[in-house]
Amino acid sequence: MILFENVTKKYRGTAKPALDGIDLQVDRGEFVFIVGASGSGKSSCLRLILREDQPSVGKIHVLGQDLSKISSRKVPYFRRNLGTVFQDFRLLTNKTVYDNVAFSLQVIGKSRGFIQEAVPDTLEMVGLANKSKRFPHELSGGEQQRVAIARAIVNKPAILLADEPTGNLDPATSLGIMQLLRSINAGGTTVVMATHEATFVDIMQQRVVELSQGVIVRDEQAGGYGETASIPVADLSEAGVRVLRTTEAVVRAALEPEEHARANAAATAGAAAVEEGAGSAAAVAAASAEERAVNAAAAAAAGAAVAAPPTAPDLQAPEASVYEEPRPFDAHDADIDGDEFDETVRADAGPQGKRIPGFLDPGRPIDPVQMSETGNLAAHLGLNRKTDDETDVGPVR
Ligand SMILES: Nc1ncnc2c1ncn2[C@@H]1O[C@H](COP(=O)(O)OP(=O)(O)OP(=O)(O)O)[C@@H](O)[C@H]1O
Repeated sequence: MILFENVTKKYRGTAKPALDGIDLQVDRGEFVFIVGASGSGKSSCLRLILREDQPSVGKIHVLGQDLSKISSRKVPYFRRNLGTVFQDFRLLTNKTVYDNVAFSLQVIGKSRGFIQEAVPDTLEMVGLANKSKRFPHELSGGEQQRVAIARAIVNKPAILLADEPTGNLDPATSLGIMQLLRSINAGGTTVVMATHEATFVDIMQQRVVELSQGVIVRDEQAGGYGETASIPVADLSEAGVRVLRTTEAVVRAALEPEEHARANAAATAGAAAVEEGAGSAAAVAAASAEERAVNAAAAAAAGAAVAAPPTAPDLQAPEASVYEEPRPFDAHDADIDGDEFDETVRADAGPQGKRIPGFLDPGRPIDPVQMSETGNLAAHLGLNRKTDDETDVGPVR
């Protein structure tokens, strides 16, 4: 689907190549993170795939086409197969949400009927159905990025290229965007994403391609963020880069909600049974708790409101963290001070960025794939909540 053969990219006036002898193959349906320190060549890589630039040496094939053979006139046609999302959203500021998404279909000559069907469907999927008449400056950063994602996927591209799509967003909002990208990938779109979001890369366990000074130093299936993540943040900020580490337990709970709910429910049942002191009752309770978790997941997928299963106050989040002890989720969490809970929240996210969003509630199982099929994804992710603006940061407020 994407093939780099011995690709070198040297920009005019520079001594060292930005990319140096890259061989890379990405297959259909993959989710690939491209990681690496600032200046390692991630964006250059994406620009070459998009045919915004040409390699100095080597060949690139995308969707079976040799990019060196595509004439400048044909490049826009080639790009119809690719969706792109950037850190700075790049929305048309004088157009509404609906028109931003519709515009990308109008310019490629889609019929009015097609547009009238595709745009609302896509806005529904990204959770912005109720904001279609807003202008970009009336949206939060996370909402603007979701418009950008809607615009990128409305024509059902084979490949979605994302260059630091969460770079301007606070951790809670980034999580919603990551879930959305994951569900898009689960729908069959190949996703290639350049990022510095260490926690998401570690937890999502997708393929990781690490660049260092223009060379691939690691290409790992189900990899983590790697050594780059351990560069001290002070050094990175000098280089204009931030490594982000949202608390792992929080991200895990959101990305693996069904397992989380299952473990939580089973533990709840176990605790209840112990209290009752009835051995055989424990098995029954565990079974019914299991059922409850499964039913809750099914109800969530069907778009129904799900009541949180009761949780014992001293239950632990099920995943052990390699970075820090996972701490319990309970009713107290809704009001917990972010200082206690998520010490790695980005410093410039402000106090609101430290609040735990409702969609991380472990009692609300999330299956983004099923939800994207049944609609109402945003409601489940808590992304269309009224207070969404409060948790987002972005260049346009
Ligand atoms: N248009 C350009 N002209 C000259 N040099 C460039 C150009 N674009 C990128 N470079 C250089 O190429 C190298 C790779 O840059 P690139 O933007 O691909 O890195 P990156 O890994 O995406 O960095 P970041 O994480 O900071 O976005 C850097 O040394 C950069 O200065």
